[in-house]
Parts: sequence; C-alpha cells; structure tokens
Amino acid sequence: MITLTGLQKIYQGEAGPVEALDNVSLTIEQGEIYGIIGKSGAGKSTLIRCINLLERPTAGKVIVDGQDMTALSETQLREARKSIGMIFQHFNLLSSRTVLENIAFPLELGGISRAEREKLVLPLLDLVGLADKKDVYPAQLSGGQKQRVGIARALASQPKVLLCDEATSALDPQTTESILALLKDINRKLGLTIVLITHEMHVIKAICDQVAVIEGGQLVETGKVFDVFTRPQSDTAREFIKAVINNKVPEALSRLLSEEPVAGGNVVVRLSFFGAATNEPVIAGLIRRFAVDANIISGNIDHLQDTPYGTLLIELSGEPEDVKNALKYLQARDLGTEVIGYVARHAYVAG
Ligand SMILES: Nc1ncnc2c1ncn2[C@@H]1O[C@H](COP(=O)(O)OP(=O)(O)OP(=O)(O)O)[C@@H](O)[C@H]1O
Repeated sequence: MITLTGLQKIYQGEAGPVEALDNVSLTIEQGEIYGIIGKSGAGKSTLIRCINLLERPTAGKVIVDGQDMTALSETQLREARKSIGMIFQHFNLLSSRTVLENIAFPLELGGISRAEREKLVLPLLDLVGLADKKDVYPAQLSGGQKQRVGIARALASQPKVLLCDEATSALDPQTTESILALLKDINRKLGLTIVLITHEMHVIKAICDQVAVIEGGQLVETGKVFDVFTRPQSDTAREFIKAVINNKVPEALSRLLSEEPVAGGNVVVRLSFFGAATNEPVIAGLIRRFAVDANIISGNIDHLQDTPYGTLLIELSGEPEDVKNALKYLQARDLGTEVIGYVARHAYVAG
C-alpha cells in the first residue's frame, strides 16, 4: 500500500542544513497498523508528513496505492490526498463549527451538497460514538471527544490510509486507551491502513502489527511488533521496550551480581517465553531432570497481539556439573535463555 524508498529530507535551518531523514526505506501493507517510534527530534513527524507530501522529500520515492506521490502536480496531489486521511495531536478543529460541520468540512470543500454531506457524516458520528454530540461546538468537548471528531473528519472522504501524528499524546492514559481501541476497530471494520507515529511504546504494543524504530533520521530496526518486542536488535528498541515490559533485575540483586562464575555460587538466568512455550512446565521439568534448585526471583506474563509472552528470573543452584546440564536443557528448549550473572550462594534471598 505504501512504499518509501531511499527517503532523504534536508531542512535549511538557521544554523545550516539539518538532515531529518537519511535513506529511509520501508513497506507498509494494505490493512496493517504500522507504528513508527522514536525520541524527540528523531524525524517521525517529517517521515509521516512525507507520506502525503505535506513535506516534500529532498530525495527518494513515495508510492501510495500505486501512485508515485513525488511525481504528481499540485492538482493531482490534492486529489491523491483525499485517499490519505490524517489526524493530529492537537486535533486542529474549527472552533466556530459544530461537530457535524467539522466532520463534513472536507466534503464541503469537495463541493458535496449539504444533504449528501449529512448522509455521509451521520454513520461516521455513530462509528466514533458521538451521535449525540453532532450540534455541539468543540469547546464543549473533552480531549478524547475532540480526537473522535478528528478521526471522523479524516474518514469523511473515505480514505484508504489514515496517518496519525502523535494522535494520543495530548490525552490521559484512559482516553488514550479508548482512542487506540477506536483506531483498531476502524482498521478492522473498514480495512483501513493506519500509519502512526509515537514516542510511547505502549501505543505500539496496544495496536500495531508492525513497528519501525527511528533514530537520528535513520531506521534502526523494523519488524513485526511481536518479534521486535521479544528479540530486539537495537539498543534504542531495547530502551523503548523497557518502558512497557518489566523484566528488570531487582536493584538489590543487581548489586550482588558478578560477570564471572563465583566458586560454589549460583547462576541467575532470565527465561523468556513466547506463545506455546508459556504453557510448558519448564521449571518443573528442570527440577525433575537435574539435581538443581530453582529459586524464582521475579516473573510476569503479558499478551502481545493476543500471543502470551512472559519472562521469569530464576537463580539456579546445585553442583557445577548439574547446573551446566540444566542450562543446556533450558537452552535447547523453545524459549529465550539469558545468563544474567553469578551470585554467591545464599547472598540473595528474594523478598
Ligand atoms: N522546518 C524545519 N526547519 C529546520 N529543521 C527542522 C524543521 N522541521 C524539523 N526540523 C528538524 O528535523 C529533525 C527531525 O524533526 P521531526 O519534527 O521530524 O522529529 P520528531 O521525531 O517528530 O520530533 P518530536 O517528537 O519532537 O516532534 C529535528 O532535528 C528538527 O529540529
């Protein structure tokens, strides 16, 4: 649905040229929810605005629904943009118009009659849950309701793609959840391709199928959300993931850990379970097979796109040969096994 190839964007800043995008290439399939995450200044806004050519790339190609956006004239571009809706962090509603008039605005610009506009807008009001607010002005709406108006307005011209520019950043966590649920609902009901930018990993975790991590104008990692969460390749991805998946080593234990084996000491291991492996009684199997003890230090289980994912931090103790064999057994199973470090026996007792 969307292919970006070798995108480069150089701004002429006051202090000289700024390269906001550097050789960005990615493909977004029809019907996907694709998240782009990065820190402030990474180039997210520039990238999403290059998709509908609100920002013209300095070099590279933007293909949306088979059309080369960079090759279009201004008139053709205006037409092409009708199939690319956009919502914004600060909603950008017209304060002197009612909810219905705001949503109908793009249709009005397109020369569609009042009666026809109403016919198109009323089902959208239902879709975003604002049927009872159609004659209300934006000042009387909450942030979440304003974003619902923004979403309905973006859908008015029946786009194939919806671009979301930090659409939930101005909202509280509960409202964020409800807007994300609405976006997912629209994606499913209408088969709409959604591209969103965010600096919050929980947004990616909540609704995205695919994720791209951007840093300094470059994509440092792309992939399915499940793969990036369970096997991140870049430090940036790992850092973002830390914010939503708690698999930290407790501070009290981390102070006692050494990188080298401690004579007669214990091994601290982090196990990560994905999908079917979460149902396997790994610890029970371990203790049955080997003369080792496994002390569970911490653990959690979560769901990523309906697939269970869990981590368990354990301390293994026993004779060195038995511990070695137990580790081999874990490493041969369909789970992530990571030796975090070593600790003197009985030095750490999880509280
Ligand atoms: N119009 C502009 N002129 C000059 N430099 C710009 C312009 N717009 C953006 N930049 C620079 O380009 C880089 C990327 O900016 P961009 O707004 O795309 O990042 P971002 O990831 O969206 O950041 P944020 O999350 O803070 O909005 C930054 O260094 C920014 O200062």
